[in-house]
Amino acid sequence: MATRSRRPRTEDSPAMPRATTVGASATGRPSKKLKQTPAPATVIPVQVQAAPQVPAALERAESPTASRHFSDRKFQDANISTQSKAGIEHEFMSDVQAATLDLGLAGKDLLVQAKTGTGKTIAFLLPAIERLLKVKQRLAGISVLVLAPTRELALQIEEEAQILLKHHNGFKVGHVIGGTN
Ligand SMILES: Nc1ncnc2c1ncn2[C@@H]1O[C@H](COP(=O)(O)OP(=O)(O)OP(=O)(O)O)[C@@H](O)[C@H]1O
Repeated sequence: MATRSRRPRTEDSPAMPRATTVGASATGRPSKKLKQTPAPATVIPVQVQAAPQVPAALERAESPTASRHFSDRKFQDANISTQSKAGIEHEFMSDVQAATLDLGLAGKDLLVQAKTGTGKTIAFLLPAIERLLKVKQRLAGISVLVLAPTRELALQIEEEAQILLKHHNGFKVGHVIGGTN
């Protein structure tokens, strides 16, 4: 599915979302205009945009005076497992994490775009892990597949997943990359 950006592309705002992209919901409903949520003056620009068919869409408005990545939401207060909380090495969620966590935990399909280094990896890994915990009869094999456009990014995501899963039992993380011996 094609993605459309509502903002002009900048150097650190690539045209295509990277490993954060998850497919669109097949609700069949017509697209809705994104809601504008006023952003505090202290956040950096973060754009969270739902795919056209996803009814629950959310966008953080761009703030020209923005300088921080962090929200005032703490991971410890989030509705996530104690094992995940124990693995997370950060106190406050970044803006993109705070904006997407509840939607991800609710099982919404999200198409998210945010600047590099804003914490998108945890934003998509954490809800995936939490949802896996709710599966009663887990099948053998791959439960979550993350596609990344570069080897480096794939390895970084693997590392982040291992940290998040440090206190969980029964999960293994691995990577598959091409072009190496
Ligand atoms: N809530 C947080 N508080 C502090 N640091 C964080 C938080 N979330 C992630 N980080 C750290 O910020 C760095 C960048 O995070 P991450 O790689 O997830 O960004 P990204 O948006 O996925 O970047 P890219 O677009 O380059 O993949 C990592 O070192 C990560 O551990």
